[in-house]
Amino acid sequence: MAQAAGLSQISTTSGQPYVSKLVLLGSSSVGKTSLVLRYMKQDFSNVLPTVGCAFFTKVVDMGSSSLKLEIWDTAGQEKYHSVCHLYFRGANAALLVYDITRKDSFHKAQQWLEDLEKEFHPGEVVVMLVGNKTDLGEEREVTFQEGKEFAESKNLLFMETSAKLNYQVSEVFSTVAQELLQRAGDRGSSSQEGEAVVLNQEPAARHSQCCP
Ligand SMILES: Nc1nc2c(ncn2[C@@H]2O[C@H](COP(=O)(O)OP(=O)(O)OP(=O)(O)O)[C@@H](O)[C@H]2O)c(=O)[nH]1
Repeated sequence: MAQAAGLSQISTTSGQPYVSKLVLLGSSSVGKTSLVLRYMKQDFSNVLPTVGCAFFTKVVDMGSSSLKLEIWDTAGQEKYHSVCHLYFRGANAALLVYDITRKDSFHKAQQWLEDLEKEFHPGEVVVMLVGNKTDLGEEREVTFQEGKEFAESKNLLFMETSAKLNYQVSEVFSTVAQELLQRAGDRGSSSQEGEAVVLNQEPAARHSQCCP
């Protein structure tokens, strides 16, 4: 099913950064919040389970252009599953996060992909599969190869990370930002000359918690 027109458009006005919505999805405790906090604040500490959804914004400088990411960190607990659907509407990108030491979380990430496939047209959203907690390699239940092969079979980006060790965390976000800008550029060059690209204006409050 397609979402409402315009909501998933990468957007800009002249001189303004592109604005894109990125949503993190995945089982509880896979490290979604930790990845966001590592990226936003260079911090890693024990965090409480997310309630509903937490919202952050960050401008990613990509040299000649920049991208404003609206980052929606959803709650992984099952009781919030249905409400998470509300949060991924209008997304331009999604991180499907699993914990490499928990096979069940890998399966859950695959279920999230099925949910995204129902909501969006193929290629409409940049999706990256993220295997977190590589520092716990001795407890690994999902091999790098398994993650990579699944991602390739579904045409997803793929990376493994450790929020704890700050391994490939910023790379996840910059790779997604790069892909979003690339697609925005492709879309811009295929749109008619002089055609305005509509802006997803003002996000909600910065760093706010939003609950069901
Ligand atoms: N060893 C290790 N622990 C991690 C890593 N990332 C997160 N954790 C820990 O895993 C636990 C869960 O992390 P969260 O970031 O709260 O996980 P979440 O996916 O946001 O969980 P929900 O809010 O319930 O959806 C915390 O104790 C974190 O400290 C990592 O890369 N390595």
